[in-house]
Amino acid sequence: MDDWEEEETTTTSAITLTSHSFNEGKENDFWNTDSCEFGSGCGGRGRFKFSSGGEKTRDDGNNWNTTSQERCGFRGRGRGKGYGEKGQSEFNGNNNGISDRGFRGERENRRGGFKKGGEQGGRGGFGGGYRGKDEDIFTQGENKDPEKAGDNADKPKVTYIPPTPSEDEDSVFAHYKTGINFDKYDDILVDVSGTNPPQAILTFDEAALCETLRKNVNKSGYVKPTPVQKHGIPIISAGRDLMACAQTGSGKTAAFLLPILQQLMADGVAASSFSELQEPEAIIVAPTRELINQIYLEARKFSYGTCVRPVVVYGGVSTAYQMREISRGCSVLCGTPGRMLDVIGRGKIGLTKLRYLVLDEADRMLDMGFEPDMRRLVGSPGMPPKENRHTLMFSATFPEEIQRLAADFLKTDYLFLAVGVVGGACTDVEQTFLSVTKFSKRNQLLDLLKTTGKERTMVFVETKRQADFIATFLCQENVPTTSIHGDREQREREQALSDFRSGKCPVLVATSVAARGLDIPDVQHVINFDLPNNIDEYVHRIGRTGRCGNTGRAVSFYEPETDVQLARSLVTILSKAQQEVPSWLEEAAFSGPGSTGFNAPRNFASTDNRRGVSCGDSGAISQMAAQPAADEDNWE
Ligand SMILES: Nc1ncnc2c1ncn2[C@@H]1O[C@H](COP(=O)(O)OP(=O)(O)OP(=O)(O)O)[C@@H](O)[C@H]1O
Repeated sequence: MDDWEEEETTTTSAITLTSHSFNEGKENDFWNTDSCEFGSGCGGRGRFKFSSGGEKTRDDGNNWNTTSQERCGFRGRGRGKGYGEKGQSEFNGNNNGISDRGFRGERENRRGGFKKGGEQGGRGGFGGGYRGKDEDIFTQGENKDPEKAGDNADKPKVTYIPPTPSEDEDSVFAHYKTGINFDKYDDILVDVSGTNPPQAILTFDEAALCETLRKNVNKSGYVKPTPVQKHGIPIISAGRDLMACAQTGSGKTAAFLLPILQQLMADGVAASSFSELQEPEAIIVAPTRELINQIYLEARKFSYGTCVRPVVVYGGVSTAYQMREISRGCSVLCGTPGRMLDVIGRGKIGLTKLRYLVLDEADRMLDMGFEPDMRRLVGSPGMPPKENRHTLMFSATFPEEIQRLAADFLKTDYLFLAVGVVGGACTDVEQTFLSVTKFSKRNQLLDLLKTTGKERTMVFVETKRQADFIATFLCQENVPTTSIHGDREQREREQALSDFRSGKCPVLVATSVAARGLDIPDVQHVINFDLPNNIDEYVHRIGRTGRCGNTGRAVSFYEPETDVQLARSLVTILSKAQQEVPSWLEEAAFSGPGSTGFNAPRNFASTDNRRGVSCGDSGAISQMAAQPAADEDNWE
């Protein structure tokens, strides 16, 4: 048995290093290397917290004074090896220490798809190893007070209340600039299939938005609609169900928000804060906390100054607080699936007035991890049947088998909108691959980050543990880094994103939890330290850069032994995005085990699956089967 796994079975939970942000810095400090020690005692028995740590001080010479506990305010869990000086030497050692065991374990877990019992011995459970659920999801509303009782009694009470977003107009409408390739969106081929699609609009004026909404669109810096908006807005306004696929960063959020808000405003919908029962007219679900919060902020921005009141609910935050927010009035309810089901199950939300149900990242919402929740949601008491509601689905990727499944939730005459290649990568991202060995990756990462300087970079890794290792390693090397993954508390996750957004920590190490939907200004680089195990995940990850017509770069470490199964799909993705394909990758794709049978790349649906076989590249595989391995993290 692998050392790492052995350790897992003999300890109650994994060691988790959860804080590795630098708190401030100057440019000339950036690459100073000094020794990094971690507090002896990190990784001790039981729960522990070094809450006073994390602050760095500096001497007059602008060097970071770093002492063990000042440097990293780690919060750890469980029993396990320490990250004291010994831990550090193991971490940096020649593959014999903890990090080595971690790497091996992660790899095996990652390729294995379904690891029995989950990463940490039995949490989660779809297919034996699915862990797409958060520790504080309370499904089916069974626990009336889940923060206290029932199955969650052994879990700490969730009391976190996120900071109230600023009401200041400048901050509500803060946005980044569209890039030089924004106008090139107009050249992308668009395909609308289904009966009687309405005419596309060419301008926001043609959308006939009401005055306040139009002003809010202007204040958001939107001058002309993107293709998914040009087609999506009139389709939704015409009352049609929609499955829409358009590349990452091309404005799908506004494509569904604007017509919905327009309709609510036109109908004079006003959320009543006096009603015990709140009856939202629109529900929006998305797979991660940070993404749904972002969608909520967009909804809040577009409905600024109107009577429409969006509310957001997601895990990791006090449910009591969220219930209070709902009771203050809720016309648009945004949520992650588990928390959404929980709040609906509490009987304070009526669904009979619901008109719009939106699944953002719909392929993720309907894959094996979330499909049961989605079925529960549409089966909730009072939920109008699909014939009586508008169901809208959006994503940059839409495998054919998910399209088939999605049809269950949609009216039969739904329209399918494809902007460009369904499942294709954003063409504004320059994609590079480096063939690496497992043990050279950390140093290669460091070399790469030295070339990117203070430019914002997201580094994707496969597991939460790996995220901690890499973030810690980069902190040791004086790269201001923070991390986001499902083992971090929500407060820490939000702080990490905020530090990354503000540039305080220009490097964010992330698991797949940050792969989809996040729209962070000025992310110039994405590095796949570990490649994901399915191609759609790759497309979403690299789509964190090159957004809204801006250009970006993605560099991926390719390990020949473990990544060969992805080789053909990568070649296809690269060619379809008009990127150079390295000859070694092509060779691997067509000579390795990934070149035949089950491992062949999936069919890139170029259009609606109702048309029958789409013009793919070779035989299709089930991406659904590949999906759960991406869920080693807690998504919501
Ligand atoms: N018409 C527009 N004009 C200017 N900016 C826009 C327009 N539409 C959207 N944007 C901006 O483009 C950025 C990307 O939009 P959005 O997040 O909706 O992309 P997306 O297609 O949902 O991406 P992903 O697939 O990654 O979820 C956002 O900052 C958004 O405000």
